[in-house]
Amino acid sequence: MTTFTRLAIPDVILIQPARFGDERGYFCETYAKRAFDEAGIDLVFVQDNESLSRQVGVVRGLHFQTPAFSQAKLVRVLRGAIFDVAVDLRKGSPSFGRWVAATLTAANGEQLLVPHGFAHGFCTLEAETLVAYKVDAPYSRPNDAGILWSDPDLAIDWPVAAADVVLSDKDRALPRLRDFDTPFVL
Ligand SMILES: Cc1cn([C@H]2C[C@H](O)[C@@H](COP(=O)(O)OP(=O)(O)O[C@H]3O[C@@H](C)C(=O)[C@@H](O)[C@H]3O)O2)c(=O)[nH]c1=O
Repeated sequence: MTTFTRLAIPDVILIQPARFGDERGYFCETYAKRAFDEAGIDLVFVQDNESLSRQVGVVRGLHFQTPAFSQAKLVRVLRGAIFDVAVDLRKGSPSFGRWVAATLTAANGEQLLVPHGFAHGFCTLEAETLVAYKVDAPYSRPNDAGILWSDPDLAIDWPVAAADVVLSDKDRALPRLRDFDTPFVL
């Protein structure tokens, strides 16, 4: 039995698939369309992604693709742990500019569903962290966009000191939300 828990921004859902443990280890359906259908989540995933982050404090984000290649993402951790964040970018949303987060670990097996209209990012809490996620639209380089991870207007409570964060050059140069005309509308 998979449990679906809505977070403080209710379109963001924390998902806990059942693990069937025995002396060998465990078995888990990490994604089952039937469970999503029963939960009323109508998404068709078309691409699986994986990223390895070598150090603690690697921040990737805050990323999204603009329409018509907007993506919902189903995120989980295969090894290590992350602080996983979703930021509401939908104009007209009561939670516009607000964020929610979950700590996803290989041990807890929890997953975060980041819906359309949200930016996504994470910070690694362990070295050699392996993250996997499904997306419901293909990668489109021209639609690749992002907001600065440390935007003070977002005030994300990252669990790592800014001085210790490891970022890509691309992510370091991302704009703040107030300087970005978000294409998403609720
Ligand atoms: C995301 C992506 C990247 N790439 C390429 C582009 C680039 O050369 C290389 C690395 O891309 P990035 O630096 O954007 O990778 P990364 O910073 O890991 O980007 C990812 O961050 C997390 C937080 C997300 O939510 C993802 O959707 C994605 O944006 O991989 C693909 O070929 N397909 C893809 O779907």
